[in-house]
Amino acid sequence: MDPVTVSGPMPPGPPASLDVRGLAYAYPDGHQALFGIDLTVDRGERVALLGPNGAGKTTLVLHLNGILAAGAGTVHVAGLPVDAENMAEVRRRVGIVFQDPDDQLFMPTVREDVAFGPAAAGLRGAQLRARVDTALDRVGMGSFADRPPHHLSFGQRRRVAVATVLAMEPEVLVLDEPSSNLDPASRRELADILRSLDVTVLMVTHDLPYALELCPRSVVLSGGVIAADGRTQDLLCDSELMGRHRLELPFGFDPRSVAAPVG
Ligand SMILES: Nc1ncnc2c1ncn2[C@@H]1O[C@H](COP(=O)(O)OP(=O)(O)OP(=O)(O)O)[C@@H](O)[C@H]1O
Repeated sequence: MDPVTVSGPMPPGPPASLDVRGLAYAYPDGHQALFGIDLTVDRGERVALLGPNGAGKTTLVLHLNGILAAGAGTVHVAGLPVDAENMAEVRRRVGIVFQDPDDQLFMPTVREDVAFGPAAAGLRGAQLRARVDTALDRVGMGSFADRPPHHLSFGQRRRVAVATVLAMEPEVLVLDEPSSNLDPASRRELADILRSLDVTVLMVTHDLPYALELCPRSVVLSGGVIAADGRTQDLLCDSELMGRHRLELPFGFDPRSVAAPVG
């Protein structure tokens, strides 16, 4: 039999996890925080969002799940427009882990905190229990399920905060300063957890070695615009770029000495 020749255009791949086009935003007091941001993050990428204080990183992140509404431009999450009509699904697809885990933990037990989101989305019984157990196991906190969150260490509470978001089975995990206040072992353990997850990761951080360790790609936001977008190692080695945007490596840290992450 003759081989079949397939011709015509290739079918489109899956939509990008995040697609931000021409995003501009001014706060109600008139302060313009973002000026026309274009950013695409593909499925499964781990990207660090770097930049000095006041650059607009948090403002950008708050647009990704509709906490702030774009003044101009568009945001899509896995092809879905971030707008009032799609808000519930957008918030399921984009999970934000805030810097302070206590902003996300408010129930009497770890299990109840992790169950809160999926239960609110309608999950019940064995399905809900399985969802919670899976999320807690993924962050190595399965044995803490019945403990009160406020009796856990800061690092443990941060992991539970990650689990509360994973329990929603998000497409994108956004982390605000995930390494802050962690000791070196907890820092490494969280990095291992984040690397093991099958989600797109966008990590806001001032911890440049952590960005290098975890994220093959970084985006530098400065003054409300994207100043650079490329391989984390290349950006951190560009001392002129780093200096211009007030990004400082720890004393003696050589970004070339670290094996850059892949994938
Ligand atoms: N609620 C607000 N009203 C007015 N201006 C604001 C508000 N929140 C933030 N801004 C301003 O918008 C700009 C961007 O702030 P944003 O918090 O996004 O920066 P950031 O890059 O996250 O900074 P940091 O690294 O310090 O967390 C800053 O100039 C800030 O002062």
